[in-house]
Amino acid sequence: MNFIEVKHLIKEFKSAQSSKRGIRDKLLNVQETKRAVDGIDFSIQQGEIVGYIGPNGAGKSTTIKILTGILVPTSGEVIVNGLVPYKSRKQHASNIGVVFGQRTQLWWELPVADSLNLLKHIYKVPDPIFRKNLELYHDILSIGEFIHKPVRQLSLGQRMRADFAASLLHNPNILFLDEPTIGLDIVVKEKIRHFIKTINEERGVTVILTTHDMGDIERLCKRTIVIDKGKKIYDGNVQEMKTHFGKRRILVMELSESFKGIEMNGVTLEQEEGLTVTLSFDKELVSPAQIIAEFMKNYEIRDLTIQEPQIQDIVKLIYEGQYSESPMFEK
Ligand SMILES: Nc1ncnc2c1ncn2[C@@H]1O[C@H](COP(=O)(O)OP(=O)(O)OP(=O)(O)O)[C@@H](O)[C@H]1O
Repeated sequence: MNFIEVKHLIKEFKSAQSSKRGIRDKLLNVQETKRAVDGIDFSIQQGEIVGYIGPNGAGKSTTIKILTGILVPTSGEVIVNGLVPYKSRKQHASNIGVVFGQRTQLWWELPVADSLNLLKHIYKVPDPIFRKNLELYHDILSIGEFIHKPVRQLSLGQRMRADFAASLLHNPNILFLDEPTIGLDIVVKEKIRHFIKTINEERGVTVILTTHDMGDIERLCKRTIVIDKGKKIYDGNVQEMKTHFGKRRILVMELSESFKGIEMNGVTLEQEEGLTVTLSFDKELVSPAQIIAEFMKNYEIRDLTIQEPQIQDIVKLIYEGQYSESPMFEK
């Protein structure tokens, strides 16, 4: 049996508040239905780290809320570690840890140490496990630097580190992360990524991560599930995703005069900034030499570089709908 199993998951929200509703609808109390998750299927094995990504409003947080038991699905099946999350909330809560980048689960007025002690009692964490975990948090998250400060006085980076410590205090075997590195500087981001990797490798914790930061995906995930408008559009290996789109290359040229446009098969203008032009091209259709030769008919080229696409460029292509030509992608 799969550790996490999601089958034809649907979540609809009914909203009475809509500026588009006319007087008739308001009088008859007609509600608008928004389908946030639209028939998603996936399964996840124990010990995986899966990136769950998609553009704004795609349905990521809604899925995570269903998996954690906060929301009840409209229809479909969800089983996490043998439990239906919304039916066995209490038992499920002892198996999972949750970190929402935008919210804290700590007590605002209390020092971090007191919050951790309270959680120890709530989750009935035995003393030796509590002490062992605090040591790990000292080592990797450096929580000792601020453990006696009230949560309201912490910087965002310190608060996030405290939230990670709190969410893992009871040794859950699944960790749900919703934008865990949002707004953090690169040093704290790296600390947190290192921590996620450590608890996955050393304790076998399964991690499901939503993020807009492709650095998180590259650093942590072998697999990503991409969703858009409530539907799954890609599920697979991050490396394969790169290879598939690897046939596209980026050509950046600095010209001696302003760019007047170019029409070439397989070539797309991505950006124009002053005299610098960024193009993407399909290397199976056109070679860089052909593009450069075409440009040299009209311009003097002062500088040029050819780049492999970065993962954020690939994800942008997927979000823009340029995924459909491959069988790897679901329509
Ligand atoms: N409680 C709610 N009531 C009504 N509509 C909702 C509710 N929660 C989410 N939605 C709608 O469902 C859709 C999916 O929202 P969701 O928060 O799951 O997206 P997301 O992929 O997490 O987006 P983001 O990256 O912006 O956080 C959006 O159109 C959102 O407005």
